[in-house]
Amino acid sequence: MKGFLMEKFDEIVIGAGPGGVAAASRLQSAGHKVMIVENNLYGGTCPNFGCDPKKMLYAAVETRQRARQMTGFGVQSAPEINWPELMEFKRGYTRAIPGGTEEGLKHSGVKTVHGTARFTAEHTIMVGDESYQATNFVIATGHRPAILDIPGKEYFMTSTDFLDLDCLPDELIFVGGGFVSFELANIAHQAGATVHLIHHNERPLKRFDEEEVQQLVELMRDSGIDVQLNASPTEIRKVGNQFEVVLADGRSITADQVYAGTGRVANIEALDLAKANVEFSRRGVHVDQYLQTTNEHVFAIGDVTDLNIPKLTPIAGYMSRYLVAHILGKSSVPFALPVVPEITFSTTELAQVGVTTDAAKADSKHYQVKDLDVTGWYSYNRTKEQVARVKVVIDCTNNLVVGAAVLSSTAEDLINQFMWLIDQHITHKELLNKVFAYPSVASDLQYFA
Ligand SMILES: Cc1cc2nc3c(=O)[nH]c(=O)nc-3n(C[C@H](O)[C@H](O)[C@H](O)COP(=O)(O)OP(=O)(O)OC[C@H]3O[C@@H](n4cnc5c(N)ncnc54)[C@H](O)[C@@H]3O)c2cc1C
Ligand SMILES: NC(=O)c1ccc[n+]([C@@H]2O[C@H](COP(=O)([O-])OP(=O)(O)OC[C@H]3O[C@@H](n4cnc5c(N)ncnc54)[C@H](O)[C@@H]3O)[C@@H](O)[C@H]2O)c1
Repeated sequence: MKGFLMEKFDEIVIGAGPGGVAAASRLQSAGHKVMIVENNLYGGTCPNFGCDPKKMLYAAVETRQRARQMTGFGVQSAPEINWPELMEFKRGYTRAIPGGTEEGLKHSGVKTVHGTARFTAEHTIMVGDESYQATNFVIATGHRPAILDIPGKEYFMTSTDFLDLDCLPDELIFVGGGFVSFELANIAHQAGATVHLIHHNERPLKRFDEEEVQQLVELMRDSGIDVQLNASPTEIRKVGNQFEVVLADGRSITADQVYAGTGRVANIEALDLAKANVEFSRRGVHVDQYLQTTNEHVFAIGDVTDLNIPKLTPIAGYMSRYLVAHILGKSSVPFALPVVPEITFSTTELAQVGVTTDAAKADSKHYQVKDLDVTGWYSYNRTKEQVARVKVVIDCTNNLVVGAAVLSSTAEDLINQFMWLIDQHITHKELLNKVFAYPSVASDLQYFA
């Protein structure tokens, strides 16, 4: 052990995903001596095997979906997706991420280390056989896919495998009706595979508006995806080169690959948190309202915390900005999230922000929900959208928009427009006093509010 020559830092950040990288860079810019440790790819989940590569593949899917809608309206036919070429396009982006991210950190003066960090004492970690000391630690180790504990679980593949497949198999099964399955099932289907999505109860995508989820499920089924609700897998069997998923009701489905889409779990086991007196649970690292753990010199941000908030890239970034201000003594207020939009990129896009429609319905004295089928509106007729639905939640006490749920291929734009409206408490009168580029998705906002 080289413990006697132990290098000392102001902060050591563990995990170089969106949360950790942002925290390390900002602390370094403030003049601190900072080290970051990563045991896999610099950049973490989002740019290497999460949001960004998923949306690179989705780019081809969007093109195909839009062309299918417009077929017969000036477009001759929808293009086929060439999977190996699309994968090469994605790899052209992802290949540069780990090196570029690490170079950026090094360039700004952050010491970068490769390996798995584990605590050996309150102020000390080891990576391999090297020890490092710091005044403060930031745990930003993220999540990994959860694997259902059923016989044959070793046959499960994950979103990470899917996003780097050399060849798309003929037939796939996605288990679990959450973000991952709804997004990847659609990509696989549009790229030509036969796809089954099985979910164990009647309420997939439970963070989103129930009626709009039902409509999305119908749209997926109409497009040819086999979505099965109330279907619980009990076992996976290998049958020749294929895999048979046995369901609780005795039925089974056979395919070339089976993917786990049943949530993600915190990367905490390797950290030996007890050595640093940091408490944790199944849900992740326990943090208080200042993102501080049970050790006052250890903080946690991003997916790995046990906070009941959406686990998303912009939130990891937001937490890192909050924490750096807190560590630098520039802020003493408790951590609080602003209005957060959430979105699923599937057969169409499903998004929501602010007060949910379910919460609004449960408090009908306080909230009104406007439910608008906008398929016939100019913006959606122009592109021959099959389904376009917008729900707007209004606070009856002041007539302000406080929530929205959108089901349409424009949801990614529209939901961010609603986010501004809600965050800035913009009144209908104020909105009417603005001029939007027309015709556009944003210019419709004046009609919704
Ligand atoms: C398929 C998929 C699609 C997604 N799509 C979206 C999307 O469209 N929009 C969105 O906002 N979010 C999306 N997400 C979620 C998003 O990727 C995460 O919320 C985000 O990456 C969290 O950032 P983080 O920094 O907390 O953790 P991560 O990005 O997971 O980074 C943590 C890093 O810590 C490293 N690490 C773990 N343990 C150790 C250790 N002991 N020592 C050293 N290093 C360690 C890991 O290797 C990893 O690189 C998606 C996720 C997946 C899986
Ligand atoms: N567009 C995005 O923002 C995006 C995309 C992908 C992933 N993500 C992030 O990654 C996380 C993980 O995504 P995910 O889809 O794996 O998890 P998830 O939590 O979104 O969904 C998991 C689903 O699996 C179901 N499930 C649980 N046990 C099951 C069982 N035994 N059989 C069948 N279904 C079962 C759950 O009811 C749930 O609907 C998300 O919560 C999100 O934080 C975000």
